[in-house]
Amino acid sequence: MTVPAKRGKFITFEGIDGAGKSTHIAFIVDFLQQHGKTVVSTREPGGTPLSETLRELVLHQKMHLETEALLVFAARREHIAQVIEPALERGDWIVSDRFTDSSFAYQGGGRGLALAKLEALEEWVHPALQPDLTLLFDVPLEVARARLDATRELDKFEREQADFFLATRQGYLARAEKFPHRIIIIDSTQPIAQIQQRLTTILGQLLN
Ligand SMILES: Nc1ncnc2c1ncn2[C@@H]1O[C@H](COP(=O)(O)OP(=O)(O)O)[C@@H](O)[C@H]1O
Ligand SMILES: Cc1cn([C@H]2C[C@H](O)[C@@H](COP(=O)(O)OP(=O)(O)O)O2)c(=O)[nH]c1=O
Repeated sequence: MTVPAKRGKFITFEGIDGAGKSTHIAFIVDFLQQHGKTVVSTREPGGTPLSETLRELVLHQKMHLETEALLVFAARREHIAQVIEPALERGDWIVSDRFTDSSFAYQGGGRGLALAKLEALEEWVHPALQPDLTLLFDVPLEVARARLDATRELDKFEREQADFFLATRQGYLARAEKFPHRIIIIDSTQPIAQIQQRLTTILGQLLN
């Protein structure tokens, strides 16, 4: 008889655009692999062919706010079924660049969609699944903007105005206040090396 694998852990990265989360993902994946974990690195919206197609629509087309919310959750439903749940059941660890906290921050905080609607979608799409750990990379808006302008071509969200991102950041901080047991706020104005040192301490605790 085969013994079922110990369920893997689910880690999510969050923050406003330009906060610095992508910078740390490869580092974390590498750290976990060095500690013997099989890691699946993925992202939202996206992570499956269908969800990546939905991502293209969400990031580049204008649409009604509720359509946007429904599409990110549709992409998520597919992602959970095809990638996240199977990996966790195999005992693999998932590192996801964004998850449902992004919907609360962007569609809820930034765009102003009623949180009750997002809660209903969350309850529908993943009633029993939450990340084991969420790293929220937090920076003042000006810092994020300066970092973004220095790097890349901007998508639909990244071209939003300051008040959108102020509300998005507030949306994240409200989520962190509500779920302090899983969301850790990382001060992303610190130097990268210092942040990585903190990340290894936090991840070390999850490994034990
Ligand atoms: N702690 C930091 N200090 C200085 N620059 C940073 C820091 N973190 C990230 N950056 C830089 O900011 C830019 C945006 O970072 P990125 O990780 O792509 O942000 P995000 O994925 O959150 O949008 C990159 O050029 C990156 O090198
Ligand atoms: C997962 C998710 C993302 N988003 C937005 C936030 C980001 O601006 C965008 C995804 O971009 P992002 O993950 O920041 O990718 P990149 O670093 O390549 O720009 O999608 C939502 O609005 N709602 C969601 O539920």
